[in-house]
Amino acid sequence: MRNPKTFFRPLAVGAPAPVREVPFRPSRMLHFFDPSNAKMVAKLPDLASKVDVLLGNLEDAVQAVNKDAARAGLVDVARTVDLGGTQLWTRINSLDSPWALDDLTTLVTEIGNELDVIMVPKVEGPEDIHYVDRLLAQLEVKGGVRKPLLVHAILETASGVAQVEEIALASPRMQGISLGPADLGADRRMKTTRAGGGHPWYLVREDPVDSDVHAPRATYLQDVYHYTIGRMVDACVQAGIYPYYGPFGDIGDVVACEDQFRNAYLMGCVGTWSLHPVQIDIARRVFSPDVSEVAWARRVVDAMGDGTGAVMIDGKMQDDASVKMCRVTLDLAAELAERDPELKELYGL
Ligand SMILES: CC(C)(COP(=O)(O)OP(=O)(O)OC[C@H]1O[C@@H](n2cnc3c(N)ncnc32)[C@H](O)[C@@H]1OP(=O)(O)O)[C@@H](O)C(=O)NCCC(=O)NCCSC(=O)C[C@](C)(O)C(=O)O
Ligand SMILES: [Mg+2]
Repeated sequence: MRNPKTFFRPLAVGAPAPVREVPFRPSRMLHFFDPSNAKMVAKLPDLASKVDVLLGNLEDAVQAVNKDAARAGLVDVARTVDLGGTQLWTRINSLDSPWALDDLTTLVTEIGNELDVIMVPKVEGPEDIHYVDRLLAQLEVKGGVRKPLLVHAILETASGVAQVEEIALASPRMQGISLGPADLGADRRMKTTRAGGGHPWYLVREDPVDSDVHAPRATYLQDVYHYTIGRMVDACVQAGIYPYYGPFGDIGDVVACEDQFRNAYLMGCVGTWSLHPVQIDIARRVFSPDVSEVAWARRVVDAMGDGTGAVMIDGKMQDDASVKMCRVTLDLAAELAERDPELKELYGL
């Protein structure tokens, strides 16, 4: 564990000073694209105006023969495509792969000033973040990078989940953590073949009437990743960084995708991944506070004056804690309205 007294010291002479607070920037959807796929790249100028983050994916879903092309393609995108104010992130290959070192070396030295966040997959523990942390500092010096690159971990190993709190606190570069349900499922030997979402067999059943266990009975679906998401949210919040859902692989099931995203939003996640253009609007809708919630939150805050005491509004008790909850919604609405003029108008800001 790093000494708290030197935690914010750059890890290489001449590297930019690490941030003391990770700024909140709207990142409702991290939109994945394969930089070696010309069709996807051609859509980026248009997508840039619709998403908060474009993420050039170099890892899984990019064929092994295309790894070099994807890396070179991302350099090209960063240099030539006008993304406006949209953030550019990348997901590098896993640290045990033959490509990770070249990914980091090339990206940081060539486009380190254009990249915002580097997502590291299959993080096993804080030691993986420490390795990336030092290497990034060295590469930032070499590449003349002016602002420190931030790091985002994917929670997709049992070891990573068991050490999620240490991962979240491993470096001032830590920006956030996403759930990686497919690799996590495989690593844990869970018996599901779905990339994210629920499972129809993971359920509880109501008690039988008159001991007739074979009569039809209501069943209630549970979420196989609920525990992991809850733990990830707490780990992130205690570290001052941001939790995200992850992929929803059933692209055609836009309804279940919306449910899954909303559960994550309600549990505290600030965004999710979009793997296909059809998921972009779902993420925007879900991770932007509902207009009626914003109006209600404003009513409560207005009625509570200095924020202390208790009042009754529409039969519901409000006190100091409810004001805090309402402020979470109002603060998020204000932060998103800065980026999204449509929301600004809807929220009346
Ligand atoms: C699923 C796929 C193959 C369907 O791709 P498709 O071409 O078959 O679909 P389509 O419906 O026919 O596509 C319609 C149009 O949209 C385009 N398109 C389609 N997707 C995108 C995109 N993302 N960005 C920009 N454009 C896109 C596509 O090129 C096409 O363009 P066209 O109309 O001109 O022909 C495709 O959407 C895709 O490759 N998406 C990204 C997949 C990906 O990145 N997966 C990795 C993240 S999940 C993960 O890694 C797991 C995790 C966390 O690690 C763990 O749980 O362990
Ligand atoms: Mg994975």
